[in-house]
Amino acid sequence: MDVRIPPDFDPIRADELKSVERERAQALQKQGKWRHLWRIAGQYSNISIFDVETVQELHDIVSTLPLFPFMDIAVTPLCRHPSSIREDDR
Ligand SMILES: O=C(O)C[C@H]1C=CC(=O)O1
Repeated sequence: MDVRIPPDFDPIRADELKSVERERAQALQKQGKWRHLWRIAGQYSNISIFDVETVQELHDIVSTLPLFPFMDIAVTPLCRHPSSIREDDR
């Protein structure tokens, strides 16, 4: 996810959106839906791993994120690697 807030966007509104985004991201992590959230060093971008049942569920999650209107999102489907030793990877 690359976040692209326009430079002329109201900074107070941007901070509000970031705050609500953080609450949502942390709630989804606690639910186990947002398994990993990593900052890409030097960029306002992240690499995330979601654990969802369907593509529709993923779409519903990301498209309702508060910062969604300002994000470019690329999705790469992943499945379990046969050599993985992590039993909870699926
Ligand atoms: O900061 C970001 O990468 C965008 C977004 C994803 C989680 C969150 O709290 O904000």
